[in-house]
Formats: sequence, structure tokens, C-alpha cells
Amino acid sequence: MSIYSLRGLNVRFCRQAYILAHVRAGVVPMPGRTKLRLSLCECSDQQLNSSRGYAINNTGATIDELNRLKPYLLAAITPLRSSHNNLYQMVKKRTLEARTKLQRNKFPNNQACEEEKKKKSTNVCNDQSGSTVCASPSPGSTTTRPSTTPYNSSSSSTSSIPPCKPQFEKIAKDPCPPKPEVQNKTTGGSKCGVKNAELLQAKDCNISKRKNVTSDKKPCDGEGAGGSGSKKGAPSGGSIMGDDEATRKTRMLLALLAALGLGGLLLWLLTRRKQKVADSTECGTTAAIASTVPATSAELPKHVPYLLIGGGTAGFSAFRAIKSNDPRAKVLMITNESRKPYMRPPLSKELWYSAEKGEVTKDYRFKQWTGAERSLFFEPEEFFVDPTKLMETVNGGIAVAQGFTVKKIDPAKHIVTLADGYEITYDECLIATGCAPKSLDVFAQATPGVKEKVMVYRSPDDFERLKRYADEKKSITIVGNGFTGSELACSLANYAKDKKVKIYQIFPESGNMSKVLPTYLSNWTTAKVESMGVCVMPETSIKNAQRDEAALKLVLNNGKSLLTDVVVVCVGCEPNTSIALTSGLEVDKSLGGFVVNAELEARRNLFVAGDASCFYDPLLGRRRVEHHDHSVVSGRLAGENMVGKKKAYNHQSMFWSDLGPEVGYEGIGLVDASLRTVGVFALPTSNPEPRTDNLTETAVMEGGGSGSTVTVNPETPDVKCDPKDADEYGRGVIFYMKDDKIVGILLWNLFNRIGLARTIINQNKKYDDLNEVAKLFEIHA
Ligand SMILES: Cc1cc2nc3c(=O)[nH]c(=O)nc-3n(C[C@H](O)[C@H](O)[C@H](O)COP(=O)(O)OP(=O)(O)OC[C@H]3O[C@@H](n4cnc5c(N)ncnc54)[C@H](O)[C@@H]3O)c2cc1C
Repeated sequence: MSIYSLRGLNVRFCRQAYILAHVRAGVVPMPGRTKLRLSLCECSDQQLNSSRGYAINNTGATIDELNRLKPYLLAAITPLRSSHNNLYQMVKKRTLEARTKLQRNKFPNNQACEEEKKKKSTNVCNDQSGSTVCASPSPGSTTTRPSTTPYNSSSSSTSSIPPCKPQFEKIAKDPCPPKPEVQNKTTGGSKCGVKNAELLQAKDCNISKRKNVTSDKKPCDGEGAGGSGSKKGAPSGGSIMGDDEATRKTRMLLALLAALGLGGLLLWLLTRRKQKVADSTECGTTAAIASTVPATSAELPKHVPYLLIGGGTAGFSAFRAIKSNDPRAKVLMITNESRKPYMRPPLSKELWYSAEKGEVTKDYRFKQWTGAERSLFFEPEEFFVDPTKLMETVNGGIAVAQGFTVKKIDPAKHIVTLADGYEITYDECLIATGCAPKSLDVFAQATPGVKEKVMVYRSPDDFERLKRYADEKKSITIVGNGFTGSELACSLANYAKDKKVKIYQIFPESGNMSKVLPTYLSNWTTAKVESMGVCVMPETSIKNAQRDEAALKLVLNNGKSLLTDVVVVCVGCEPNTSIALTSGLEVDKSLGGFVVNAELEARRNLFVAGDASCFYDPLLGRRRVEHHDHSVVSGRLAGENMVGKKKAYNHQSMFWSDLGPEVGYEGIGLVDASLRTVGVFALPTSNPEPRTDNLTETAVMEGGGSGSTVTVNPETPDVKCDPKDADEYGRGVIFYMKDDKIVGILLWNLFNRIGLARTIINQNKKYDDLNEVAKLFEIHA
């Protein structure tokens, strides 16, 4: 299957069924193929405005064939589209009017916003007036906004349409313009004289179209059926019809139109319903699981040697370790997701760059930093064993029971109980349930109408949903300044740079990544994120959220309000430990997560790994870590211990993050901005060349807690290293200090040095001169 771009083809109301009908009717010839299954996808407003459509090509047809087909498809769908469009516009307008009325009654204060809207208020980011600002849908409120009135732009004026060519004009004004060449020809004078233009107006102008063979008058011109010509009044045999026949034909035409209208209405209702289903999520938990694999739990084995609870990174890493130590191991993984195991980091980064190039594949392929391509999924579908056959396979393998939730574990009897009561016994079991995104009270307690517009971000479904919003909507607001929120803000801003959607980022802290980065670097990062096109609103929180027409009205702590189409809540994650209570397992009171010993065991033969584990770090004390590397390594160690290796977990895991294409960092140990920090950066020379290696001076930054002190590198005393002056934190290393020891290291745009950082932390000693330690990192190299 591939995605095939049908540039210039408006496919909004022209679904597969119509195309198929036309293929079958022979309107669309399909040389050499009897069956065409080309699913035309609904395109976004953005795509419509830029005359772009796309289709999923699962026909097996080659691109050449599709290219040959394209003009026919266009010709076939165009007349259908016009009638559907009219109906759609009408219904949409009425729905909006009704909804607006309803909302006005519900939220009277929203009128203030509407007035602001009318005044074309300014960008929230720049507005310091303290007045209410409706940023999102205000026409002209931001530079990226379209000039049309939002939310009902598609029902824009038809009043100037001259008589007898309403349909034609409507199409010309349609947000879904036809192929450029059609437009050119239609504006060129002979509106019905061109084949495609004829199709456009065939419905309204068919009489005059027939007449234009002999008429001097332009078809569709004023009187329509008039015209002069030798055949005027001729009863049959040609272009001019008798009155009766004309009436009959008109009636037939009207009947046809009515049928098409009804079809369109049905289609619109279906589309609306589909959209509603996609949108209606319980505070953002996208995509309820529709079905399970296998169909019922009764088809699952009653006993397995290895049972993994959770279908994420830690679980799959444990499987790999088990399999490499016990080659015929039979492993059952139970996940409440509907997918096979996959990794999450690219969801907020690389996948958006694939999406920007229009390259999102079914298996979510993305380009790694090495340049190599890979899928989000750890293994392809064929790799996995059918869960119903797991116990019969000679060579073992991993089977994934998808869509099943574990409710309880009996660690003494080795029994796992599913939500429907089905029990599976195990020899060795791993809990790798990860964590679930948190929401905010303001949304958790909101009305269903508000919740519909609020989502969290953790899965491919969330990616798909957010991408759809980015393609179709006008504003997205990300709440939270942590890893996911900041990464997503940058990725979305990049993805949306040629689109009309505006990205906002709101958080109560003073800067991006403030829990990790020292204040000066957090402030610098915030400016960097803004420069990527994100409207960052620090020191801002949401007091109230109301549904306003089709959007959300967020009332902010500064008295302003922001209208937005969707809110993505990225305020951290809570370990999935609900089974602890039913299973008699201990959860750490302050850190959360299942408490495990050094071997990652919660109870005998019951292990915990990944985000959900709260483990003891001999160097840094009890910890819980939500990072990919920790999931991989702790999952691997748990897997090894499940086959009896009895290893202790003392790996110092690392993490990484990217903020757009220019900023990337890696961290290890306790990377916590509340600790005292010392940062050593390479600064550009006073006469910088546009070369990344032209970095000759070094600045040392000290920070910690709320304030930060700045010292000058003794080697280069002339370097002014006040955060305000240091306009560039190109590359550097930041040490996080506790009891004068380095407990955490952050490598800022410095790569391939994490091993060295790990060694330094593991040395667990005091250093007299951190400059000397910094030199080891060769920040100028
Ligand atoms: C968008 C995003 C970007 C990220 N980027 C980075 C990054 O750049 N660098 C980095 O180091 N880390 C990153 N992370 C964090 C990293 O992905 C996680 O730490 C890692 O996925 C944790 O793996 P896990 O296996 O412990 O949990 P998960 O991957 O969350 O897997 C847990 C699984 O258990 C299932 N489950 C839960 N409860 C039950 C139950 N009762 N019954 C059955 N199944 C259950 C869940 O549905 C899920 O499938 C990112 C995370 C996200 C969401």
C-alpha cells in the first residue's frame, strides 16, 4: 500500500463508492484491471485550499497507471462534488448556526470573546494589556491565520452569484477548488466549452450545454434555454428540446439532484459521526480498543512458562533476553493496547518529520539520527506467534494477547487474572505496565463537550489524531513544559510551518524544561522554541475550560482567554500500578511505581521493569525513571533474571531529547534543576564564521535552585558570561551537584560522550576543578 498524491483532485465528498461506481459504469477506464480499490481519503481544509488531495493506493496499480487514471477520476467526481458541496455547505451552516445559538445560551461570557474576535484582536503572546484575547479563531489575529472567518468560512457568501450560474460560481469559490487547468479554462471565457468545465456545470446548465453547439450565445448565459440558431424549435434530433421533453428532463434532473442530495446528507452524517467517534475520548485516551486478539480470552493458554504484562519497550526487551537465554521459550505478552510492541520516542519527534514529507507508513517508519530507516514496531507482524497456538509451537516465540487488561496477580499461586475473570498461571512473570499520561483537574472535571477537545499524547493513535488536527484545524494548545510537551511543540511547529495551524504552549513555570535545565538554559530554550514558531506562554495556567462553538475557550490565570481547537495535555505520567492493591504489591509512596529489590523482583518469580518500577540505585538511592534506555536495560535484566541469572540492576540509564532540528541533549544520573549546576559551554568567537567548529571560548555557568550565579571561566576572563549576553549555548556540558559530587550530567548538543559521563558519575567522587572534568568532554571538538 502506498500513499498516492492526487494533486488538484478534491476528494472531500467523492468517496470510494462513487469512484467504484464510475469505474464499474465505465466512466473511469482502468486499463488492464478489472477491479479498482482506490480509497480516497478525506482531505483537510489545508489540503483543499492548496488543491491537494491524496489517496491510499491499495490497488496494486502502478503510479503510471494511477497517473493515467487521474484525469478520469477528476472528471468523474467533479459533477458529484458540486451538488454534495452545496448540500454540505447548507447543512454545515445550519448546524453551526444552531450550535452557536446553543453555546451563546450556555456560555454568555463567550460574547466578549466574539466581540474581540470581531475586533480582530492581537496575538495572545504579544498582548500585555491584560484584556481578554481570543487568539485562535480571530481573523487576522496571527500572521498564519487565513483571512476568512473561521469555523464557517466554507459557508461564505454566495450573494454575488449571478443568475443561472450559481453552481458554477459556487464551485469557483469553493474551498475545494478543482484542478488548476479547469479553473483557468473556466475563467477564460468559454465556461462550458471545455470538457471539464462542461462536467462542472452539467447539472445546472445541461440544456444550454446541449445548445452551445449552434448557439452564438455563451451557454449558461442569462436566459439559459434561449439562444438563436437554425435548430430553434426543432422537436427532436438534437440540441434543442420540446417543452414537454424539457420538463420531463428537468424533473428527472431534479429527482437525480434530490437523490444526490440525500446521498450527500447521508454521507455527511456518517462522516460527522465518524469524526465524533474519533473525537469523543475520555479526557484524551484515544481510540478505545474495538476488538481483542484472540477474539476471546478463553482462546489463550491456561498456563505459560513466561508471562509479560504490558506490551511496551520493557516487556519486549525482557522477551529478547529470555529468548536469547532460553531459545525455545514460550512467552505470552498481555497488553491492553491494540498493537504489537512498539517504541514511543519517535512519536513526538522523528515521526513528525516523516509526516512533513508525507511519508507516514502503516508501520510508522522514521529516519533515525544515523540516517537509517526503521519502524516504530520492534518486529513485523509475522514475527509473532498466534496466541492460540503458542503452547503447540516447537521452537517457542512470543505471542501477544492484544486488548486484554490484567486486573490482579496472585504472586503466591502464580495466577494472573484478566478483567473478564480469565485466569492464566505462570512460572515467571514480569510487570511492565509503564505509565499513563496525567490530566489536569480543570479538564478531568470538565463537561463531555470540553473533554472531546482534550487529548493526551502517548500512542500512535494520539499521533494520528493530532496530525489530523494539525492538518485541519487552526490552533493547537500544548499544556506542559516537560519532554513530551516541549518536543511536541517544536515538532508540530515545524510540521505546521506551511499550514494555517498555530501552536501554543502553556505552562505555569518560567521556561521550557525547567525541571531539568538550569534557569538560564531553560530561558534560552524557551526563546529558541519561540523562534521555531511556537507561541510559548510561560507562567500561565488554565483556570477554566469551556466549549465555545466548535472550539475550546481556555480562561487563563492572567485574565485572558484563548480559543483553541484542541488541547494536548502533557503534564507528566503516572505509573500504572492499579493492580498493586488487588495483588498485595507495594507501591512507593513518594515516587510511585512497584517497589522492587536489586534484582527487580517485587515477589519471588514476579519482576517489574520500565517506567512502572521503583528500584534501588546503590549510588543515587531509590528511583523511578521514565526513559527509553531504562526500559530497555531494566527489561533486559528482568528477562535475564526470569531465566535464573540473578543479576543486580546497577545500570546508570541515560535519556535524550530533541527540540527541533537544532537542539538535542542527552542526560544521565540525577538531572534535576533543583540541584546546584555548573555548566561549561563553548561560545562562538567574536568573529564567528558559519562553522560549527568555530568555537574557541569557554564559559562556565553556575546555577542552582531559583537563582543562578555566573562565573567567568578563568582561562578566558574576558568572556562575559551573563545569561543575557551569552546569546548562544551551542554546545556544552552541565554538571548536577550534590554534596559536591557530580550526580548528574547533561550533554548539550554533544553526542557520543554518554559513556564518559556514566564513568564520571560512577566514580562518585569530589572534583576540585570542574573545568578539568569538562575538558574531558572535548566540547570544542
Ligand atoms: C511521546 C513520547 C516520547 C518519548 N520520548 C522519549 C525520549 O526521547 N527519550 C527517552 O529516553 N524516553 C522517551 N519517552 C519515554 C519512554 O518511551 C518510556 O520510558 C518507555 O516507553 C517506557 O516503557 P515501558 O515498557 O515501561 O512502558 P510503556 O511503553 O508505557 O508500556 C506499557 C504497556 O503496558 C500496558 N498496560 C498497562 N497496564 C496494563 C494492564 N493492567 N494490563 C495489560 N496491559 C497493561 C500499556 O498499555 C502499554 O502497552 C517518551 C515517551 C513518550 C510517550
